[in-house]
Formats: sequence, C-alpha cells, structure tokens
Amino acid sequence: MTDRAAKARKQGSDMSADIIDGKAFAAKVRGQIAGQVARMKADHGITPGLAVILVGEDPASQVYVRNKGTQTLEVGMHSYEHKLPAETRAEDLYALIDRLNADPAVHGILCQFPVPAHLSETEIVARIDPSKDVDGLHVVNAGLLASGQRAMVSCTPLGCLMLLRDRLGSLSGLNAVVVGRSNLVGKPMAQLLLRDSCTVTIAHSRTKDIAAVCRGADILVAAVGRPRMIPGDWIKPGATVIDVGINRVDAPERGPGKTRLVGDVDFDSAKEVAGAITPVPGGVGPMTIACLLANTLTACCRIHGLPEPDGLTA
Ligand SMILES: Nc1nc(=O)c2c([nH]1)NC[C@@H]1CN(c3ccc(C(=O)N[C@@H](CCC(=O)O)C(=O)O)cc3)C=[N+]21
Repeated sequence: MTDRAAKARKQGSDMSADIIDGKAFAAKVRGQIAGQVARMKADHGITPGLAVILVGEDPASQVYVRNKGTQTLEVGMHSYEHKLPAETRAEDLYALIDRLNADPAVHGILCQFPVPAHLSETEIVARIDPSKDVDGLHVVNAGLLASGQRAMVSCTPLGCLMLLRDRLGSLSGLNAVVVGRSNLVGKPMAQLLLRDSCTVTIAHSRTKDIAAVCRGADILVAAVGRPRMIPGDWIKPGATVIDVGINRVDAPERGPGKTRLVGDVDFDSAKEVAGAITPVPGGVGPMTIACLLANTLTACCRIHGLPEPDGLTA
C-alpha cells in the first residue's frame, strides 16, 4: 500500500497516527554524511569544519552546543567551539567572525542564539560570509531561497522537508499550513514547501479563525513556540503534522521542580486525528542537528567546487 493510500484509509477511521521517528531518521542522515566525509578526506584530502560560537552561559544553549560538537566529531568533521563571556563586546565578536570567515579550515559558522541583549543578532548574521552561513539566516541566503536559487537553507526547515518527502514522496498540490513566521523557521519552511509545489498558507498570532485555517492542512507545520497550542480538533483527519516547538514546561507529576519538553501541538489529542506526527523530543530536534552537519558538508563542497552531496540539500 502506498503512503497516500494508507493515509486515505486512515481518514474516517479511529486508528492513531504513525509516529515519525526523527531520531532514527537523523541517525541515518548522519551515517550518510559520515560516508561522504570519509570519501572527501580520501579523495581530496579535505575535512569539513564547523565553528560554533556561544556567547554567555545559558544552560540550554550549552547543552545544544555540546551535542552539536559531539555529533560533528562523530561524522568525522572538525569542530571548533568558541565560548565567549556574556559581556563580550560586539567588535571582539565581529573580529572572531572575520577570522573564521577567512579561515580555510572552517566551512560552516553558527552563532548560537539568543545572544546577550547588548549584541544584535541581525548584525552578527550580516557579518558571516553567506557561503559559510549554515543557519541560512544571512539576507543573501534568504533572498536566494525566496527567488528559487541555490542557497544555504536553515537547518530546521530543511530537516522538516526531509521528513515530509520521506513520508509523502511528492508534496505537489498538497495544502500546507505553516504556523509561525520567524526568519529561522516559518518563512524558510514556507519557501521550501512552495518550491515543492504545495499550496502554502502562513498562519500566525493575528490570523483570523486559525483553527479553520489549520483544518484545511494536508501538511501542518507548527513553529510558534507556545506549548501545546494546537489541539487535535484543529487537525484534518489523516494530515501529516510536523511539530517544531521545543518548550520546557513544569512536570510536577515527575516530582517537585521537574520539567519536561513538549511541542507546539497537543500530542495526545493530535495523534488521534493525524495520519502521522512528529513527537517532542525525538522528532524535529535531532533532524536540526543532522541538517547542520549536512549544511556544513554542502558548504564545504561548494567552497571547493566539488559536486554537492546527494539527498542532503533542498
Ligand atoms: N543560531 C542558532 N541556530 C539554531 O538552529 C538554534 C539556535 N541558534 N539556538 C537554539 C535553537 C534550538 N535548537 C535545537 C536543536 C536541536 C535540538 C534537539 O536535538 N532536541 C532533542 C532533545 C533535546 C533535549 O532533550 O533537551 C529532541 O528534540 O529530541 C533542540 C533544539 C537549535 N537552535
């Protein structure tokens, strides 16, 4: 049975949704990357390198940066971590970015956000060489993507696209609703879906009757950052639901002071309606890091004029 047939069968039935295993898919993607990195070393003597900048000591950011560093090394790339004190002056941060831009061993540069309030994320991103901008945030990359040209594409939307293509095959003609309009996720996600010939709606906090808009979605991508905002009765039966939200909430049921991660979708009610849904954790999050590594490999290939890796770009 094809995926679409399975989806059709699920409509109107009371089966619960397939859970999309982002963790397993991400491990597969990292395996592919590791193979291509090994070949790159053997054939060309080039090792892709990723530089991650962390300003300040936000505990969640420290965990993410550590995970990124470990996974970068696991696929055989070089990892360069730059931890700067919270009070770092903008000019010193820019001097570091300039050095990394000029460093031939560095193919990808990421500055972990949020940064302390005295620094400007916009100006930091503008300082990064667009060809090394593995977050896809530079206006040059946003513009290239929007005009259908070869760009560096933000890691989270790229990961969501890989999961959707794996699940659905062709996305052509499907109604896609993206909830959230951030530069990091919502906007590039909408561009990618449009490029795959979806009919795309971007919904947000001011959208009128957002529930009805979501109910029209064959593909629903939630990227608002509000815990469990989207209930099951906003979801079209059989829809594919991609939950980008990673929200830490109190979990007194786990003991005093305990917390846990939840998405922007109310998973328990949504899974009774959707055809397939990504869990949090274990859904989009691991794909984001896998795509960061994919983007670093892609940037390295482009910088050296080598053919781009298969299946790892948009
Ligand atoms: N310039 C920049 N680019 C980013 O891409 C960026 C950033 N800044 N700042 C912070 C957010 C957050 N982010 C995550 C990546 C992976 C997981 C991830 O792997 N999550 C796991 C588990 C996480 C856990 O257990 O804490 C999961 O969802 O299964 C989460 C969050 C990237 N971000």
